[in-house]
Amino acid sequence: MSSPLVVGIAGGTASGKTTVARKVREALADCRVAFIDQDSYYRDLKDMPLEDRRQVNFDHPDAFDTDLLVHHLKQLKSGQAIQKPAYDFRTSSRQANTVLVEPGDIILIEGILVLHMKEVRDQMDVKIYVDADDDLRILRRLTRDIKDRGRDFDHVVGQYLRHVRPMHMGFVEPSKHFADIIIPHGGNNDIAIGMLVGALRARLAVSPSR
Ligand SMILES: Nc1ncnc2c1ncn2[C@@H]1O[C@H](COP(=O)(O)OP(=O)(O)O)[C@@H](O)[C@H]1O
Ligand SMILES: Nc1ccn([C@@H]2O[C@H](COP(=O)(O)O)[C@@H](O)[C@H]2O)c(=O)n1
Repeated sequence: MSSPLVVGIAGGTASGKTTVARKVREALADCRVAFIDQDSYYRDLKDMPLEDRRQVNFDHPDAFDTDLLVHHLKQLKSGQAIQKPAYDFRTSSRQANTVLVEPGDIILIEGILVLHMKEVRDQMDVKIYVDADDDLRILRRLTRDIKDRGRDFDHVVGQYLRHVRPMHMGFVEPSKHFADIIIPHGGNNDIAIGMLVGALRARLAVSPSR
């Protein structure tokens, strides 16, 4: 039996990675797709005072528990289910519950730094980078973080200038060079997403035992 096809989806914050991953999953509803998001593997900061958590650089590779992420990826590749951590952006800590992820014929892994991290990248068969203009990304992030992640305007702007933008330029954007496919216009690009889905189906068809 051949191992699952691992598809990495990277890109800047609010570029549309989650949207692309969701559309790929929907288009492959007849296949077994396992999905993991790098955001779920942020380190648990529950022992740090809440005010200090707000100052952490969440865009640096060290913010993630990458050992656990790679361990889970390898478990899924070997056909074992995992219990994925659940992350709470409002408190920057892990929730008490975990989420069962069953193994699949395709493993989708999505996150800002999944192409930057060699140990994660080396597990991938197909590498995608989702691109979107910076002005659109910051506007979407501002809206999302205030609406869904419990932040206020000043915090989003301060964090963006202090951490998000420099780490994007230092780690995320350069990781585009590892991509096999760059999807412009983020999650809106149904033509590119359709082509990706077609290519994944073709890869599965040549290995029917997946
Ligand atoms: N094409 C789009 N137009 C408007 N809003 C969008 C678009 N794509 C994504 N969004 C919104 O932007 C935010 C980030 O999108 P998401 O797909 O979660 O990006 P990422 O996973 O890269 O952070 C979400 O709130 C989403 O609803
Ligand atoms: N406690 C946290 C953890 C992460 N972030 C930000 O999330 C961004 C990555 O998630 P996307 O869905 O936007 O890809 C990243 O840029 C971190 O700054 C946070 O604000 N708080």
